Amino acid sequence: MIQFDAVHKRFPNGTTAVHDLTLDLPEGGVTVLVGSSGCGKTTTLRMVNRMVEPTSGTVRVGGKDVTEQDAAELRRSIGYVIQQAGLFPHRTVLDNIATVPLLLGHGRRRARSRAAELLETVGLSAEAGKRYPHQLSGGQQQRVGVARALAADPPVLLMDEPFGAVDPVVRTQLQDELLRLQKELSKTIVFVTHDIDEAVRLGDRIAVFRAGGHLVQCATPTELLARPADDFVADFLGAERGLKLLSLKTLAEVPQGPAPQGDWTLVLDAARKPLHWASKDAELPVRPLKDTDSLLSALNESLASPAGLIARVDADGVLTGVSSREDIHEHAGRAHTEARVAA
Ligand SMILES: Nc1ncnc2c1ncn2[C@@H]1O[C@H](COP(=O)(O)OP(=O)(O)OP(=O)(O)O)[C@@H](O)[C@H]1O
Repeated sequence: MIQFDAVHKRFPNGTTAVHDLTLDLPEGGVTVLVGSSGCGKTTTLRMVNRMVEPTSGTVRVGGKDVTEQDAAELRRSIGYVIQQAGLFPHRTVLDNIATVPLLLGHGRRRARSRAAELLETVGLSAEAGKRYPHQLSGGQQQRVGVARALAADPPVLLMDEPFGAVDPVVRTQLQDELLRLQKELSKTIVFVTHDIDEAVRLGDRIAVFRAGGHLVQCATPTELLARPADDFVADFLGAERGLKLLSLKTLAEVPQGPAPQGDWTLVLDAARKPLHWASKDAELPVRPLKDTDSLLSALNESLASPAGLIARVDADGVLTGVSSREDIHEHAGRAHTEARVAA
């Protein structure tokens, strides 16, 4: 869908921002560009919508060389979300979102009704649409930024550190929203971030850059974590790369059975939902897990659990069985080996 073919970008001051980049971004996937500050992520992104022109090489969107298309038209067909949302301060939220449909020649009524729909899509109330950007929180402004980028229903979405300026809790919410939206919309998304955890969470593929605009590795999150191409990538992924890999695997295949007799008993309510762990003289909280929870959560919970057991529940929160710390460990080890030897 988006192809970089031997793309080089050197700015007039002599800085090489992107060095001989050849990269193919598949349709309908999220590709995350990561790397330390100044390694050329934003420049790469901006060459897609011609905010920056390559010095040499070709960037194609949908098979067409972007330099052969009218820049303004191209930009209207590519959603763009930036860190500070980039909203127009003197227009209401609804009018901000309606901007692109209006530019595309949709009538005012249609543009505003589309904007109202999108407001709901990104989880904001109709009331928020009447406010001005400064009357919203940072997280809400980012949602508006996403809604505005989606307004023309572009097949491609460029997102440059869109959630960089919000606190970790809101950031996680916004990431969840994006994953939910992406399930419905299947856009081709290029997402820039500094944050490797965000990359692992959101990316179908992750492209790691190093200083001087060199692409070092582009792979699925599992491949990257299990088989980093070199020490630079391994260092970038951090010492906890093994645990991060477990965040991508689910608990589903870990065996479960009835709780064994021991010093600690799992206490259930009348509907067989876990309440807490109890021993002769103490009570400790339980955090039940579903099949869709990650092996990392399971490992965490098994360490916190007094009996070394995790409580497994179905979608309604009803107990289905327990799993032991040993079984979770074994599966975690196996997940690692499989990911590392996979072709
Ligand atoms: N207009 C410009 N003129 C000259 N140099 C530039 C220009 N824009 C970017 N650069 C330089 O090009 C290099 C790559 O910049 P870019 O913004 O693409 O990096 P980045 O990886 O997105 O960084 P960050 O994570 O800090 O946003 C940097 O050294 C930067 O200083």
